[in-house]
Amino acid sequence: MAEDPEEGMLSWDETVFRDEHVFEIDYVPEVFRHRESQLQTLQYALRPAVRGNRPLNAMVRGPPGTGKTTAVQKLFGELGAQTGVRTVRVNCQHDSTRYAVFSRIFEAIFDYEPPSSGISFKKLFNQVTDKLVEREEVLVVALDDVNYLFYENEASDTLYSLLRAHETHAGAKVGVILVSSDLDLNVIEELDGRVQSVFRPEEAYFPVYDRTEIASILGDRVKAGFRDGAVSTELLDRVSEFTADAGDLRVGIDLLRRAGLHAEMRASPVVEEEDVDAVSEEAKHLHLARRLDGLTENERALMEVVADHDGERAGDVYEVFSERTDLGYTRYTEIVNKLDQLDLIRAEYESLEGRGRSRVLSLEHDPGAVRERL
Ligand SMILES: Nc1ncnc2c1ncn2[C@@H]1O[C@H](COP(=O)(O)OP(=O)(O)OP(=O)(O)O)[C@@H](O)[C@H]1O
Repeated sequence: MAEDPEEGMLSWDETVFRDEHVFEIDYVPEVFRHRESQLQTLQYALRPAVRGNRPLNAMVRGPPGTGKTTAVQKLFGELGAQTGVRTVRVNCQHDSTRYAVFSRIFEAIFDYEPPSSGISFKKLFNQVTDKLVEREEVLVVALDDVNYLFYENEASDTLYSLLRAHETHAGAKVGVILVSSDLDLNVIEELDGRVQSVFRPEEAYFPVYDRTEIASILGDRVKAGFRDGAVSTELLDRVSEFTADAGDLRVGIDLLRRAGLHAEMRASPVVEEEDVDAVSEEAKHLHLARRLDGLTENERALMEVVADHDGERAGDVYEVFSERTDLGYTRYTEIVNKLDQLDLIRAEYESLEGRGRSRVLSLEHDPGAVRERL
């Protein structure tokens, strides 16, 4: 008897997923394992807010994909349910100036954006703080990816305004949680003395998950996201190993989703090793893609120029860059430093024959992989 070629295949409305949303970036997992001590530290810092007092400030550090944002989202979810506490999480990769941070806070408090005609920072600040005092609300602000405020030289001013709000507005109660994934950045040391003197945070460190922890977390995700039997234990082990090598849980979650989509494309009701292999290259470059995504037009332009002039002197690269953007050398150097801090490029002094010492710019990633994602 001839085999039915369609047997075991998926029709259009069939899927390997039970709930694909489980693999999206904005999904907050129901079960949040292996972070008990970190959550405790943060709860301790925030507890005074529930009683209507100013909370302690906190500092959350750890490599990418270790659950820092999720911890804040979980706690804010609980705190936000309490009357009298206003929580705001600002993604500093997108809002990387003091003005932008306060615009987000304004929006959270008033439920609409500040006037687009633009008002002065002072007005914005006064409206926010007046409202807090009037409503007797405690404000807790999480500056997520705060490293971006440092790259833009905005960190000290932003923190100064937040931490000293009560000096200009008696009764204002503001607490701050800083979240940084740049372990090379010494946050406290980089702040101005005037901010350091008022910023003594509780610290919570988020280390990378080991392989067993990764397997248990991804196991939860598979259960919630895939249909029964679509992902075998062996396949999950393989994905966990790959994720542990990358050190970032996000890579594993992304890999599961892509592999699921790939299985569907083959019309297979089961995700197989070949699906994982086919998509692992893309998942590996997840970090790179995320970092490139957050760059401004000029920063992208410089990435393109460095990709074309990999390993050349900073002065020579500037010649090409300035033709494309009209930016001056000072701004150029600032962008070079930011891309260097983001580990997108390396800017190192080298002795060049007959030319003394000079900075040389090279890409941290494969130029082809960079160009594809710009
Ligand atoms: N313990 C955990 N249990 C379940 N899911 C987790 C856990 N930790 C992290 N995740 C998931 O891993 C992904 C990355 O987590 P998260 O965004 O919280 O990391 P992060 O440390 O803030 O990363 P980054 O520094 O890059 O912003 C998210 O999809 C999150 O849901």
